[in-house]
Order: sequence, then C-alpha cells, then structure tokens
Amino acid sequence: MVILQQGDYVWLDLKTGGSFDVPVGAVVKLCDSGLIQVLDDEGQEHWISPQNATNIKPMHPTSIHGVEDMIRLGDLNEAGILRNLFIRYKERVIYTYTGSILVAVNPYQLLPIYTADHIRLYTNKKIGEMPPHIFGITDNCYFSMQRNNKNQCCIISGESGAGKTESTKLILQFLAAISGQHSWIEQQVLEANPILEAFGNAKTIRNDNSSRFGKYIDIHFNKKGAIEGAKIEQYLLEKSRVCRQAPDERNYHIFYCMLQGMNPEQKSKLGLGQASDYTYLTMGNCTECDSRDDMNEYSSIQSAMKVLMFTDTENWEISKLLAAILHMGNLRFEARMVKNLDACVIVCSPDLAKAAALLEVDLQDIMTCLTTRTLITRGESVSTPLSMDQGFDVRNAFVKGIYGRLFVWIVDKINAAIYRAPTNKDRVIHRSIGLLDIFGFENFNINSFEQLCINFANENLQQFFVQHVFKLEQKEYNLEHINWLHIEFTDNQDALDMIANKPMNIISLIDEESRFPKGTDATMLHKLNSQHKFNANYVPPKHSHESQFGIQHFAGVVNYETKGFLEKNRDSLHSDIIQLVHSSKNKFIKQIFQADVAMVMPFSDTKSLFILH
Ligand SMILES: Nc1ncnc2c1ncn2[C@@H]1O[C@H](COP(=O)(O)OP(=O)(O)OP(=O)(O)O)[C@@H](O)[C@H]1O
Repeated sequence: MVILQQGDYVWLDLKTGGSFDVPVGAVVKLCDSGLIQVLDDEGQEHWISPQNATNIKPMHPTSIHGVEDMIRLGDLNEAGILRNLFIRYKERVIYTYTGSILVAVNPYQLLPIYTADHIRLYTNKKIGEMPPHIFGITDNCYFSMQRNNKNQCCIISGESGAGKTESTKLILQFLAAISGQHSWIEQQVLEANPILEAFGNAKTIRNDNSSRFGKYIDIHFNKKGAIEGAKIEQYLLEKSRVCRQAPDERNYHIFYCMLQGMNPEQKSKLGLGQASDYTYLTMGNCTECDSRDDMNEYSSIQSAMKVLMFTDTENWEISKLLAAILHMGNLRFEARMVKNLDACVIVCSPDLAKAAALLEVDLQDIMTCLTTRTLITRGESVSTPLSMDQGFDVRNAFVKGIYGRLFVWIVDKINAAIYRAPTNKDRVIHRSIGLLDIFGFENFNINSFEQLCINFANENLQQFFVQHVFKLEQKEYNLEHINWLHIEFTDNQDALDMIANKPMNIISLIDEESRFPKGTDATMLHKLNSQHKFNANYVPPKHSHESQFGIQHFAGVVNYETKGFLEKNRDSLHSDIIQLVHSSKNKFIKQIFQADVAMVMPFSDTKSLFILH
C-alpha cells in the first residue's frame, strides 16, 4: 500500500483507452479527506478514491525535477522519458541527453542559445561538462574524430517538422566555427543549403520548409582539423509533388521564388506570368507561405549558386526547364475515340508552343509523344493511341523525369565545387564527419509507395541502432564475462527480412510485378498476400475487395494503399519520351538525360529500340 502525503509526486494512470496511453506526472494536493486530490502536469485536477489508488504510483525522485541525461532516470519508461522532456521544455530547455543520443524538442521560436559565446562555451568540452546542447554533441564528434583519428557520423532522425534540417544546419555552423579557417570551401559548403532547400523543400501542412528528400553530407577535414571539402548524397526526392500537391501545400520553393524574384524581361523571355497562372502551382490552393519571402529567397538562391560556381548560362538553362515544366502543366487534353479505341488530343495553346520552344523540340513531336505510344513488335513499330488519362500520366511522368534529373544534376554540380577526391597521401590523414538528415517514420491516413520506401529506410536505421546499442554491446559484455542483467529489446530484423532481404521479399515482388507488362496493383497485392500472409509482420487485407496491406513496423502497423504502387515504382519514361529528348536541340536537357539517352540503340533512321532498366 502507498501512503501519500501532500506535496508527493506520483504517476497517475488515467487509462483513457487511447492508442497512446501513458501515465502522467501529478502532485498530491490533499489527502486527508478520504479522497486524494492530485494536480497533473497539464493543470488538470483529479479526485481519486482510495479504492482507485492503484492508478497512482509514487514517482522516483529523479523524475520530479527532471535530469539532463535520461540514463539517470529511475523510472526509465515511456512516461518517465516524456515527462522529463516535457518539464524541461516548459523551462525552454529543448536539449536532453540519453547517453550519447541527444533528444531535441522543436521550440518553434528562436532561442538565444546559438550565439558565438555558446560556440566558445561548448568548444573542447567533455559531454556532461556543460548542459545538453547540439553544439555539445557536435564538439564531442569533432574531437573524437581528431583524437581517435576515426571518421564519425551523426544520424538525425525524427518526424516531419521535428527540426532535423535546422539541427543539421546548426551542426554545420558549429563545425565551420571550430574548424577555424573561414575558407572559401567552407563558405561553399554552407551555401549549398539554400540551393538544396530551394529545389528540394516545400511547404507542407506540417512544415513550411519541409525537406522532400533525404541527404547525407560528408564533411572532410584536413590534418589540422579545418574543413577542406564535402560530399552530398541525396535520396528519394518526392517527384510527385511537381505535378500534384495536397490541400494547403505547395510545389517546390524554387518555382514560386522564380516567379516572384526574376526580372520582368527574363520572365517574358520564358513566357512566365504569376504563380496563380499555373496548374502545377495551384493544386494545393496555396501559392503563398506566410513564413517565407519568395522574392528575397530568390536573390539568396542566385548568390548561393554563384558561390557554388553555377555559370549564368547554366542558371538560365535551369530556369528554362522550370518554365517548361510550368507550361507543360497547363496543357489541356481532350478525349477522342479512334477506331473504337480511347484516344486523346492536346488542345493547341500558347503553353504548348512555349513548352516546345523552351525544350527546343518540335511542337508536333510533343503532341505525338503525349498522345500515342510506339510499340515495337517483331522489328516493326506500331503506334497506338493513349487514352486521356494515359496522356496525362505520360505528361506527368515526363515532367517528373525532368525535375528529378535536374535535382540530381544540381547536387552533382554542387559536389563538383565542394568535393575533392582524396589523393593517396590524403587518404591517410583524411577525416570526415557524416550528417544523415533523413525523413522519419511516416504513418498517414493514406500511405503509399513513398511511405513504404521511407519506412523501409527507417527500419534499417532502427536495425543499425539495435545492432549497436543492444546486440554488439551485449556481445561485448559476454566476451568480457561481465555480469549483467539481460535487457529485453525488440529486434526488427524479421520485418526487414520480409520487406527486403529474404527471397520473395516485398520489394522484390513489387519490382517483379512492375516489370511484368500485365502486372497491376491488384495482381501485385495478390502475390504479396500469397507469399506473406502467414508472416507475423504482414497484415493481409481483411476482405478480398480491399486494396490495402499492412506491415508491422518497429514503430507500429502501417497500412499501405496499393493503388498507384506500380506506376510509382516503374518511374521509367516510355521510349518515345526519351526519343523526344534525344531529338531536342536543347543541350542542357540532353545532358541531364544523358544516362537515358545513352541507352538508346539505333534501330532505324527514325525509330529506336530502347532498353530501359
Ligand atoms: N532549434 C530550433 N530553434 C528554433 N526553431 C526551430 C529549431 N528547429 C526547428 N525549428 C523550427 O521548426 C521548423 C521545422 O524544422 P525543420 O525544417 O528542421 O524540420 P524537419 O525535421 O527537417 O522537417 P521535414 O522532415 O519536414 O523536413 C523550422 O523551419 C523552424 O521554424
């Protein structure tokens, strides 16, 4: 039995029955009148009868005022962790350690904790010597690299809007400051961010500046510890956003910035108007974003591009492609019937002419490519009409293809400026810190192929964590015959095996069905069900007409809607589009499609046979 006194801190289990039901912290206000009166952390009063006192448990002293390192918590459970973060957050303390992990809670306001003084205070200090801080963990990382001559890596993970990108920028800022040279290369590394954000970030309902791609920045240091270069890798840009945005969301910032910031003369050369003129920019019914200044951003992007050695010509070529994308988005299709087959035509419009002019392709060729498809059977090419929906799909795939390749080209261009491959001599002293800024686990009302890819990436990160924190650590204890209490943990290896490792895994079945000409989302789901229905990590649809399947991820079950899965996975352009690019007089578009065009094998004078991955 628990005897409580006024002023005691307790855990109060309200058992609300919700999916996220954890006890909350509370303080005892009265307990001499039969009932116990408690006030919880959120300011709610509760009267508890002694019979219900099982709902109340005394709080460990470490949880009462919170701790800087949660490893020290006596109540090391979900409630203990959440309360610890909560009471610190109320005091505007956003950083807390859990051993070598830093937990950051987004303050959504500028706190005065990133000044030059803070940089000085955290430089060359041991973890624990100063209160938890992103600079503290970065300093630790930098000095481990220097002292132990070992490459380091920071993994930054969290849900959208949690503050990953801001944290990455703060880490970079600290590293630039302590590495001490303020060199040109250092400035170039810092200026890569505005460019990446312009082309890879967008306003979503959760975050006005949401990164729609993952990135890994490897920062290289010379033997004196100064930044001497960096290399950026990008993953999984959300290309669908170029053609479609959910309500209250925007397309990539660069489009709006360009329309606001470009001078009228340039705009008229590109035939551009304002954001509200373009279907691709208005699908979310939102062309402006309160927290952003598109016009000013445009000039920052321009100067960052100069720092990263984008020439004026390259810059102009990029603008031409962006403008062409906007004009393509305004094309109108009309349905027709041709020889009893669904067909379509493109309505002649200034947008069509402008797109053709900017892409430097024949107007008639664009029309043909977007409304028909050439099939090659037994050496003969046959043209079949596309339905209006198919025409839209081909147009959108083309546009996504341009934007996706443009993004890759831009990252390559940045790398050309900031990356210097180490010579053999350098390799010995070459040291690096890698920063992984990657999308966190996602579970929306409707989850699609993108969420499967994102959650798969997170399953891998979780396994990395499980390996290092539990498996390898416990193995070492055993080897050294250390007496220890086995720690229970959930190993997600089985889920990973089912998704991507074992034969007939989910990804391989999706891939296989995507390559199969007659494969549909439904046939794919059928194969997934037959293969995995008895796997504990697979949740088959309850009814045969359902188009969803579920996966038991480490962070919970996610249901995936399979409609559209194969189209997204195929993601390759049909051969006529590659042929169109091949015929273009625009050298830049040819350059960004280089790898695809190289796959074109001459077949006859006018037609080609394509082997696409
Ligand atoms: N340390 C911080 N101090 C002040 N504001 C912050 C901090 N971290 C994040 N924010 C605010 O939160 C917003 C969202 O942060 P950020 O873009 O870094 O999230 P994210 O985790 O990278 O999200 P996404 O996955 O959508 O890209 C920022 O634009 C900024 O306004």
